[in-house]
Amino acid sequence: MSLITTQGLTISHGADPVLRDIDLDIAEGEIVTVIGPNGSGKSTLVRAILGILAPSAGIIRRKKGLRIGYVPQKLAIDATLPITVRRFLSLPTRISDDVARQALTRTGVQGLEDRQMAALSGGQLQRVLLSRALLSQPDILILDEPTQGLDHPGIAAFYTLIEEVRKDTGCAVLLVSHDLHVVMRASDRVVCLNGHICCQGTPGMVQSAPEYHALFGVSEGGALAIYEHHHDHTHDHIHGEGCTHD
Ligand SMILES: Nc1ncnc2c1ncn2[C@@H]1O[C@H](COP(=O)(O)OP(=O)(O)OP(=O)(O)O)[C@@H](O)[C@H]1O
Repeated sequence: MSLITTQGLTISHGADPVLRDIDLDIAEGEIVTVIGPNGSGKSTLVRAILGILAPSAGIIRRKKGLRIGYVPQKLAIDATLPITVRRFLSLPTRISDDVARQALTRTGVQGLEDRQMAALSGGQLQRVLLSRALLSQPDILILDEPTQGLDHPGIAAFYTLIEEVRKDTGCAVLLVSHDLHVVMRASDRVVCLNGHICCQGTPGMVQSAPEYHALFGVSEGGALAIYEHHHDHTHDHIHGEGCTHD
């Protein structure tokens, strides 16, 4: 069953569309990863799905009563305004100490209750944000570049955690990521965005397609290859619309 469907979704900031004609379907329990170069509209897509940005054309359908758990790209924490992890977890809905303890244990950061949010490491912060997102028992977790700033072991550990959470709770996951290698391992489906959907498919399909190699310049460059997104190609036979840009 579909949790979120977009059809012909177009989002504009001002006059120019940033995203064009996005047809996307996210099913229950699916891990979908959106990859694309800087400025390709990944965060814009997430914000549209969250309902923060209104479409200038097309539609977004959400399953009735859909619960979304959102893990933002970063958190603007004012270092001069102290807030502990425990208090942060109780915003906006107050939770018991037991629930807070369980939530932190679930994501492997037990015992951090009394720490200041501003004092957490990047990896700890991501896990605390994930703990909070899971409190509402979401049908879908949406994570915007959750592993930015983490080292390779940290990235791999975070993806393993996401897979465990999916297994335990059955929630779907929509991830925005630049970490191509781990993305390939952890995702059911990869969507390549560059203002429109260039291509999408299972990691196996995408990875074995010559178009994938052309798209991402896959080499030892690995995780950074996404920034070398090449546009002088077509790849219509992967499920997608083909890249019409140059
Ligand atoms: N509020 C806004 N007003 C005007 N333009 C915006 C706004 N937000 C985003 N944009 C523009 O929309 C385009 C897509 O931005 P978006 O943040 O969605 O890209 P992204 O793929 O998430 O990039 P990155 O990988 O750098 O985070 C960019 O050209 C950006 O400058």
